[in-house]
Order: sequence, then C-alpha cells, then structure tokens
Amino acid sequence: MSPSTIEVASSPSELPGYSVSSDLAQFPVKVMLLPNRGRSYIATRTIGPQELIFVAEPYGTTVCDPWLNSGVCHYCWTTTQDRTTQVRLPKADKKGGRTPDTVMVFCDNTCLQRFGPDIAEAICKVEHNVRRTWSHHGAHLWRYETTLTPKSSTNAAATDPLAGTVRTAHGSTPYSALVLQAMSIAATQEALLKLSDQDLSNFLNCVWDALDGLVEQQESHIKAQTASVESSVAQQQNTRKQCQELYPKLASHLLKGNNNATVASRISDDDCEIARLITEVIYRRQLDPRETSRDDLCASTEPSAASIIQNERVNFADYRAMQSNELVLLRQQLLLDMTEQDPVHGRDQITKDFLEAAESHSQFMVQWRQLLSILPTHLLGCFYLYLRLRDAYLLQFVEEAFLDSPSRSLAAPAIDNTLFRTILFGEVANSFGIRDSSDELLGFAVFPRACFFNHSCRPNVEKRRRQGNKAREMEYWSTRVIEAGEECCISYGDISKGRVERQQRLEDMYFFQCSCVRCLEDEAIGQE
Ligand SMILES: C[S@@+](CC[C@H](N)C(=O)[O-])C[C@H]1O[C@@H](n2cnc3c(N)ncnc32)[C@H](O)[C@@H]1O
Repeated sequence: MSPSTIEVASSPSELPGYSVSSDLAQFPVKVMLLPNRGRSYIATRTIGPQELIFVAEPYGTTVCDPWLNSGVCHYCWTTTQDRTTQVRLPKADKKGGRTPDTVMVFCDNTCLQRFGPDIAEAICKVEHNVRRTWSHHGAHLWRYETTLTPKSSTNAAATDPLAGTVRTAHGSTPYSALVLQAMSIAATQEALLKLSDQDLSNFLNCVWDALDGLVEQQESHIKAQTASVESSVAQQQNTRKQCQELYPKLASHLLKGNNNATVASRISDDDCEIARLITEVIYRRQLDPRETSRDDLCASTEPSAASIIQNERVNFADYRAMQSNELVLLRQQLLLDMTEQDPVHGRDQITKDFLEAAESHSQFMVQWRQLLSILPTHLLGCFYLYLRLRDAYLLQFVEEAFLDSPSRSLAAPAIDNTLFRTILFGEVANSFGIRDSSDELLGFAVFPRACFFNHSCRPNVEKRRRQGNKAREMEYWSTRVIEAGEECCISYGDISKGRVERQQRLEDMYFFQCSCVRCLEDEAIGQE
C-alpha cells in the first residue's frame, strides 16, 4: 500500500494539461527555476520604469470576520454603505423567518454576478453549518454499526468498526496498519523533526489517510440511508439526526477521547475565514469542466477545446502549482510546541483534552491516541477544521437528498484530505492581504499566478489593486528599469528594518531564509 501523495510540481509546465495561457504570454515575464530560490518571474525584455508587467486574478478569497457586516464587497473589496444597491447574503427567508446573519456583502448585483451567485449562495450555506456549535447533546442517536470491542482485543481491525480499512489505490489497508506505519516512521516529536521531506510527507499521508478512512466509513452509512428510495418520513428524520450527530461524535471520539464530555465549539473566526476561502476554491474547481475532463480536453482536436486551454482563466491547475507549505509549517509548529508552553494557544489545555484517553476501548484507539500525542497542536486544529467542513458538506448533502423538488443550487461538494491539504497549505504564506486606503486589513486572497513572484528587500516590482470593475484583480508595476533576464521581485511586507529583523520576520511568517541582493550585500559588510 502506498499512501496518497500531494502533487507539487516544480514548474507549472510539468503539470498534466497545464499550459501558460495566452493571457500570460502578453506579459514581459516568464517563470524560471532559479538555484535556491525556486521558481521566479524573469523579465523577457528590458522593462521600463512604471510599466504594468502583470495582472493576476484571485481563485479564492475571504473577507475578515470583523468586516462581514460592514459593507466590504466580497467581489471588489470596496466599501459601500448604500443599502439600496447592496446585496446581502443570505437573503431573509421569504416566509418571514429570522433575518439570517450576513455572511457576504456585494456592492450591487453586478458584483454578485461577477463573483458567481451560485457559489456565493453555497458559501453562505456552508458557513451556517460550519458555525454550528458542536455538543454531545443527542449523541446517543448515533450508533456505530457494531458493538465497540473491549480494550483487550488483539485483532482490532477485524472487530472494531473504527479500525476498519481504508481504500487506497492499491487495495484496502486497515487503519491500524496505517497508524502503525506512521509510528514506524516516527514515534516521537524529536524523531519527527529529524525526518527528511519525503519521510515526513509519507508520515503525514498515513495519518491523514487513516483519518479519511475512518470518517468515510462512518459517512458511508449515512449516505447509503439517503440513497434508499423507499425511505419513509420517519427514516429520513432519523438519517438527518444521525447526520447531525456524526461529526461531533467522531471529533469527540477521534480527537478527544470517548468520555462523553461536551465537544467544545472550537471554531474561531480565523477558521471561518479560511473555511470560506476553501469552500470558494472547492466550488470553483467543481464548476470547472477542465478539472473533470482535462485529459479529454487536451486530447481533443475540437477548436473549442483548444481555445479553452489557450485562453484559460486562472484555474485549479494554477492553484495546485503553488508551493505547498505543509512540511515547513509542521516543522515550525512542532518546534514551537516543543520549546515553549504557549499560553496564547492554550497548548496545555488542548493537549489534555486530546489525550483524555481514559475510556480507550480498542487497540486501535490506543495507537491512534499515541500518534496524536506527538502531532503539533496546530495539526490537530487542522483536523478539526477538516472535520468541520466535512460535517457542513454532509449536512448539505443529506438536506439535498431529501428535497421534494430538485434544488437549483450547487450540489454539496466532495472533499478528501488531499484536496483539503492542497488548498489549505497552498494558502499558507501564499495569500495576499487585501487592505483599504488606510491600510486596514479587509481580507485575503490567493492569486495563484502571482505566487511565482519571489521576495526582495529591494524590490523592483510593486503590487496595486486595480480600480473600478476590475478591482478584484491585482496589478504588478515595475518601480525602475528591469533588464532582460533580471528577476522580478515584490516585497513580502515590511522591509524598513535591519537585515536580522527582516530575515527573522520572513523566516517566521514565510518559512524561508532570504537571499536577496540587499541581504547578501548587508551580510557582506557585516550590516545587522
Ligand atoms: C510565494 S513563493 C514564490 C515562488 C516560489 N519560488 C516557488 O517556486 O513556488 C515563496 C517562496 O519562494 C522562495 N523565495 C522567495 N523569495 C525568496 C528570497 N528572497 N530568498 C530565498 N527564497 C525565496 C521561498 O522558498 C519562499 O517560500
């Protein structure tokens, strides 16, 4: 068995079906691989000062929580207080129900149409479910298929429904085997830190695949019930209730211990922001026919297909091509966990919660909890976010299955750990903050094709938001003459400090050691 892998290409042209579009070809830059700096934009000709050299459109966006209700447009990020033109979603129930909390605001219907009304509606539904408080109330409604086995069981995989098998490309693997495989790669935090990228990646694939297998097995029972044509009203209600309880129960069971304690609502505003961005990306990908028929399109000789590829707008292949920061983030968080008791993140309390394994009832759960005990708190937070999203999507799936008339809205999205990790760890250190004229952070967005701009503490390119109806896009302007073949760099934030402070900030926030010309010069003359 080999665990799933995340596809990270070293150059976009290595991706199947990925071609730099004619849109990109019009700009005087191209992507090249540079020693120790990865891929970067290089000038293809001499660029004059104050030239527009690149325009990027976002693929995933989110407005920060404090601004949700304030009139910041989810499409163009301008602020409008004109309630006569504003569109606020979700819309109030026509039957006169409670006015729902605003999740998205658009300047007007034009901005909504440009964003995509279906996607906006779907994001609002997901947000509603993501914010649902998890508690153990009513958890008895969820019953595992078989009786849980006692602690002494030696053949957990055969008898414990939570220790079943995971479907992989190479057949079925017991969850317990995946957990043991992860433990054989690293059984302590110190060992984890010493792993090569490849081994750490294998380790993470085992852990995430085991989690996926566990939740998919449980979800499949509910999905099977919704598929049953003869399901009576009573059965439907029961399925809905079971669905409502599945994820709180699983989270409690898998991440905290089966002690019937309340599963605290762990979702924070930050998590909701990222959940909205992930959902937008998932829906944009789902609506993109190239994602499902990319190979067919590439093979087709139809002019229409060829022109889609040629003129393609930013798409999920671009997103997938971004550098994933999963491994560096894990190492950073692990070090943080090991070196300091972090009162801000409540490490002690969370660890205690997660490791409350008093009621371990199977060999598998003992091993699973051992594995959890070495993972950084941050990763456990990612598990929670993942379960939250799967919960929200499952609720939507069940609601749709029982609708009397087919819904006009988008179908509940599908998600697995590979897709989730690609989106989440692609966003980390790759998204751009969106600020207003007074430098207030309004939200953030991922511009996949702009992610090839490397950083320099003496940049020759600056980014500006476009104006008017293109305000969602980002422009990149040269700040001086750039010679043909020269690297085009922006700055990743504040470059006003001394070398040591600048480099420390880049390492903490963006996980790399800056080797820009200014840093090298500063270092050569001993400038701190
Ligand atoms: C947004 S990405 C830029 C594109 C990236 N080079 C790639 O191949 O995908 C940021 C990453 O590029 C590299 N990078 C950017 N600026 C750099 C610099 N000044 N010195 C060294 N590495 C840099 C680091 O690996 C950083 O994590």
